[in-house]
Amino acid sequence: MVDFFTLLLILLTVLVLVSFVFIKNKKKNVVNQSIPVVSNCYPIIGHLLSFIFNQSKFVLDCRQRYGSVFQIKLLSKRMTFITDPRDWSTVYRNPDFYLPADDLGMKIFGMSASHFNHKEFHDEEHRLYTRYLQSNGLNGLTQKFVKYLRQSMSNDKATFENGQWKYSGLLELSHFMVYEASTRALFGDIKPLEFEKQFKIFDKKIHYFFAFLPNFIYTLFFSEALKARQSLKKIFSLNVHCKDESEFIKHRVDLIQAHPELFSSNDIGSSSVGMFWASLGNTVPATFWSLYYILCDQKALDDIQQEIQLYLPDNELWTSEMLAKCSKLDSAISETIRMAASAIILKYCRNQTHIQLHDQRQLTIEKGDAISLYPMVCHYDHRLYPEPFKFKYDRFLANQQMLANLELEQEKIGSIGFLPFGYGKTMCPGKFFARNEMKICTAMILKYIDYEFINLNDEPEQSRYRVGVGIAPPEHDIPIRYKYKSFSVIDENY
Ligand code: HEM
Repeated sequence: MVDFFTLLLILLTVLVLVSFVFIKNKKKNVVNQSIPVVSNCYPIIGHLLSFIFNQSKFVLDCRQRYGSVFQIKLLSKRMTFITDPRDWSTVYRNPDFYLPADDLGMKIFGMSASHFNHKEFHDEEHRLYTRYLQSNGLNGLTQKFVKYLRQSMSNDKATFENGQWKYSGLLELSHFMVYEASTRALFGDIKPLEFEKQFKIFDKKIHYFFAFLPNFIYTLFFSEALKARQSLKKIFSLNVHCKDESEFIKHRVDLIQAHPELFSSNDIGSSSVGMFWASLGNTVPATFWSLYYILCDQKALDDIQQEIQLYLPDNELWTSEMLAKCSKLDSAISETIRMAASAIILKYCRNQTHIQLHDQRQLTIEKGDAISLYPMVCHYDHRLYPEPFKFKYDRFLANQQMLANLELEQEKIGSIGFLPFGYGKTMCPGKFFARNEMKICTAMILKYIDYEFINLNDEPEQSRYRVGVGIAPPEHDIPIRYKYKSFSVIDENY
């Protein structure tokens, strides 16, 4: 209700204040004959209302009416949707399309812009991603996550009377399991519980920051979120290096500090807040959806129970290899992500460029225009995923082969038909860690927690406002009650 009201206020203000932008940009509004333009475009705001209120419905409707490519207008910006996976590699190969990292970093995390176009820095940062968020680096992080999660659970268990149930929500439980353990695994002894409230306030409004609204809107309507972001920035600026931080964070901060010509002291805190949010903002809701789908599916539960008893021992810190052996759990996680992922894969066009689509159509994208690939459309395409609205935990069991063999109208498209984490150079570097976290939380619940859903008929919907950011949380939490079985705390000296 508050969101709706806030939004109305925003839109009224926007209406008045951006009219001058409209007049200024009138000359630039060249209509591209090759791209169908979505109708019902309002003056000045364009399709902003339909887009913000129910993005996925709007995009799916447009696809049905206009085909796989169509254009909308958001304030003064044109955005072309390219929704057929057969056209995506053409986009990724075209150097004229780039991730608007400047706008994202500045708008969402309050960074200054000086370093975004610095290619050498970004190449070095991507080498760190590969070294520390995959292979050995990933294993260390995964084991720390297991260790800290067990500690959090043990502390939580101590607050229960013997045999007593605790009433909670599935989203709340997912947040509890991921937030502290993940933050400690990455950032070390930074005491995440002391700034949990600020994270929640900022995270709750983050989709407005992704909407790239004019700055005064944030100052006017989102002062609480701005204050929370400022407070997080201060905490991360004062705790640049913490005891027991991960190799990944250590080397990333060192790299930033080695470039004072690119990063102000303000940017060090902001960029850590960026990494902090990136590591949690999608992983918490993703964990919610995996728990929701798996715990509600008796066959999945039985099968996954068997393999976690076999491969995940009680008294060891689970490794990536152990988790990889749980192939049914792995498939259930992929299936959850297929159903829940809704990121807009956004690119800007730096020069006017032409692309040829798989059906031989030629598109001209103008300089400054935005394009979006919207993989969610493809994740729900019944030609790729039969019965797409049904959770089939074993759909990805043959995993790599299944993805490698994806076909659309007898044309092999392979794994580009599954794009929840993006693709190519800008692909999410945390995807392996996120998947491990989701598996660990599921396994911990199945092994050590008794749970009951309070209302078995409660079927959650994805939060409409948050769709487009990555993985949206549910519109409302699902009430549950839980209590612990006995479990051991792992050797503190690890
Ligand atoms: C299920 C959980 C997650 C989802 C769905 C997700 C999704 C995404 C998506 C869609 C992108 C943008 C890709 C593009 O534009 O091509 C992205 C980028 C990114 N993600 Fe994730 N992510 C998740 C978890 C994580 C975790 C756990 C971390 C860190 C440990 C992380 C760190 C990042 C970073 C640093 C980027 C920016 C990459 C760059 O510099 O180009 N993510 N993520």
